[in-house]
Amino acid sequence: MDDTDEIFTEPDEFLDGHKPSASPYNSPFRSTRLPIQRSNVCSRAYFVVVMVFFHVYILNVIALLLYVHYNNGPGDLVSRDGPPSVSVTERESSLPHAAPASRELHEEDYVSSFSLPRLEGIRVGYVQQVSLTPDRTHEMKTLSLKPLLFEIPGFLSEEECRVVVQLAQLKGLMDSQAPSTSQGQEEPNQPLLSLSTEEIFSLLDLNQDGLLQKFEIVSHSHSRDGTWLSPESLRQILAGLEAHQTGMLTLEDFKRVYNVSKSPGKQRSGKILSQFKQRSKHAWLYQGLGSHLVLQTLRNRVIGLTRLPSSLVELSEPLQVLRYELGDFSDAHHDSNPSHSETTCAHTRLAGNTSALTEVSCRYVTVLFYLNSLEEGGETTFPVADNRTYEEQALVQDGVDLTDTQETCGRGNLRIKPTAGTALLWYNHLSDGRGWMGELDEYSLHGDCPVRHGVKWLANSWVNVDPDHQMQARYQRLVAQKHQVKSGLEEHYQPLSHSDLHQDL
Ligand SMILES: O=C(O)CCC(=O)C(=O)O
Ligand SMILES: [Fe+2]
Repeated sequence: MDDTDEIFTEPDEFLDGHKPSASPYNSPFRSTRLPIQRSNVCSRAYFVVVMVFFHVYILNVIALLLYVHYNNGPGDLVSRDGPPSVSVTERESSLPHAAPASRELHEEDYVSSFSLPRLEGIRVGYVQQVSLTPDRTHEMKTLSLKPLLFEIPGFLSEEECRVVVQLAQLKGLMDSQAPSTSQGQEEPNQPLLSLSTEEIFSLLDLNQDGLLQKFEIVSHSHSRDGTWLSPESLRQILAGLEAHQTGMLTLEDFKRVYNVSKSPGKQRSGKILSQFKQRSKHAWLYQGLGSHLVLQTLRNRVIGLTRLPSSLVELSEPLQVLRYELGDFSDAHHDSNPSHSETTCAHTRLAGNTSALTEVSCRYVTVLFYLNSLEEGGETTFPVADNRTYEEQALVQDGVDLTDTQETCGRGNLRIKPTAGTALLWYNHLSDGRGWMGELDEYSLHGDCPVRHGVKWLANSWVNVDPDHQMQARYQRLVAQKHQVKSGLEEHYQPLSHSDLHQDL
């Protein structure tokens, strides 16, 4: 008797109580097969269970590896939701040996499925720890939820502040808006613009069809460069437009609705003055490869802070450094614009056939750095932060215009005193609910109170995003192709000049 017999005949005998007969249905082999089948079922089930566990385990390991890769890899466009405890230690230490930008502009960077992670404010006053530099962690405090606004003290060291100011001085600062007088002095309240009614009509008529539609007026009311109409004037025009059956105004209608000679900005000449005022000087500092290490470091720190894909931040506007002298200020404005069918983002214009469209700034996030501290004045004001509601018309009430920071800075909901090295981060747009940039957040209205003592230095780092997700992808693909062509032709890597990518700012 072999081992098999020994094992399988005995239970059979035990079950049946007799030796098996030789019938074909009860063959000598039957009694030995049945236990074999039972044993097979058990071992197969066991095998299946083990295999299932094994596969689940392998899948978990793969998922974990992918998660780690996409959370730490540079330039990824995968959502990175969660607490912003991103360490940029590696990025900072590897900067001197940074690979060409084309490395970061690889295929993954323009896959169609990007999404934009958004920091969480939790509640006003909430403080979260963020790891941005190798030597310390930073505290990020929520200042408001509408707009979503954070303050990060010590974002820049004193030395970094000094370097940025000096680089701007070296580059040379330009007047931001107001022209200088012949003595090189800017006159307070100097008109920035003087326009006739016909000129205003034509400027408002974005698509130049000889008719004014609501979207055209609303778009002008938001544009920083176009806020030469006071909220009062806008209300007047909108009311006239809404009263019109067609919902549109011809020039003749417009003249009846909007009378320049009675407008608040009227001059003796009967022409309107610019309502938007800003007095400051600025310089643009390129932050890409070949730029000062401090500038590259700051850009990487912005990537770490915002948790946005590095490719987006790298293809955004350069750093804008601003200098406000005694009495200088900036009226309340939005840094970005609402988008509609007639607008196109300035930063992606290369990617589309958009000659007929109006170019606007599309700035998803503003990261503002204070480069010095101020004793008095120069606060950044968010006049309607965390208001229960927002209405453009409510900004001007009882003779108080909340956008006029020269007059009403003290009345705003939130004012932030400039402290050297502190950064502010806020979202100019809401989320579209699908992980991309949505509508302009009206509550992001902000301005600068007049400087009362000394000089104020600050820098703006804007992250440009096109609300048209496909357009952003096309733009990034185009830039990546340009890089490839360049690196193929040239022996040594040459950074793509900023003017190739952005409008002349
Ligand atoms: O000066 C400030 O505090 C704000 C500046 C600002 O809003 C801007 O430059 O866009
Ligand atoms: Fe601004």
